[in-house]
Amino acid sequence: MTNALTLRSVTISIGDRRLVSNLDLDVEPGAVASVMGPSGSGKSTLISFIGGHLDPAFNATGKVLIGARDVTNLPPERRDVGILFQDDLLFPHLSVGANLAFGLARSVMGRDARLARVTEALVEADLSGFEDRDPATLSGGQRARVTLMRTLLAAPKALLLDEPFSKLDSDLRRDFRRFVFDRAVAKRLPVLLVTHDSTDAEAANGQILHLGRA
Ligand SMILES: Nc1ncnc2c1ncn2[C@@H]1O[C@H](COP(=O)(O)OP(=O)(O)OP(=O)(O)O)[C@@H](O)[C@H]1O
Repeated sequence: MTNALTLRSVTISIGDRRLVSNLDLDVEPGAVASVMGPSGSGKSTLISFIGGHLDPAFNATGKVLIGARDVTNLPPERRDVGILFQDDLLFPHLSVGANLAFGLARSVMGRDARLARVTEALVEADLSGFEDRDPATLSGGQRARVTLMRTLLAAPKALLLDEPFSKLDSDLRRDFRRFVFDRAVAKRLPVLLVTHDSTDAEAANGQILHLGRA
């Protein structure tokens, strides 16, 4: 079953500074909404709020729903939200396959089932046969695809992207962005992308929100 990601009346403040003001948002399955704004405007803070990781220094009100399920008061691990960050690194001491297995949902039981899911993920990432590779031997693009697949193996119901393209140079950035959006469409995931870059937001081809100046 696929679900929309919905925000209702979300307001987030730090001290007397309001970062997000009464935000309503509906992101349909397979759609990518973008959040833009200058450094310090609250983009990562909004992602933390949705994921359930908001620092208690912030004051937040409003609701986060995935489908009809209100996850606002659930701990992060029960929200079924996947987050990809700018600096998402693979564990250097684990093989590519072990890195992927690390992401697997706890519900996937048994060695054979787990291996099968890892193999499928590698096929999806056009990396068949890479199970035993050391992550250090992968190209930047290959590593980026493995980090996304690791996040998706946890079977999230919504995907949050916190500037995951910003450290990649232009060709790689375009290819990885396409790969992420294609996977989200294929899995019917609602996606919220935080970015400084209007090219990323335009490529997402969805609604674009602007947070205010810091
Ligand atoms: N724990 C904290 N305590 C106090 N202020 C904080 C804390 N964390 C972040 N801030 C402030 O909250 C504001 C929003 O930060 P946030 O990281 O969400 O911005 P951002 O838009 O993601 O910026 P960037 O594009 O640089 O990543 C900033 O002004 C930041 O300094």
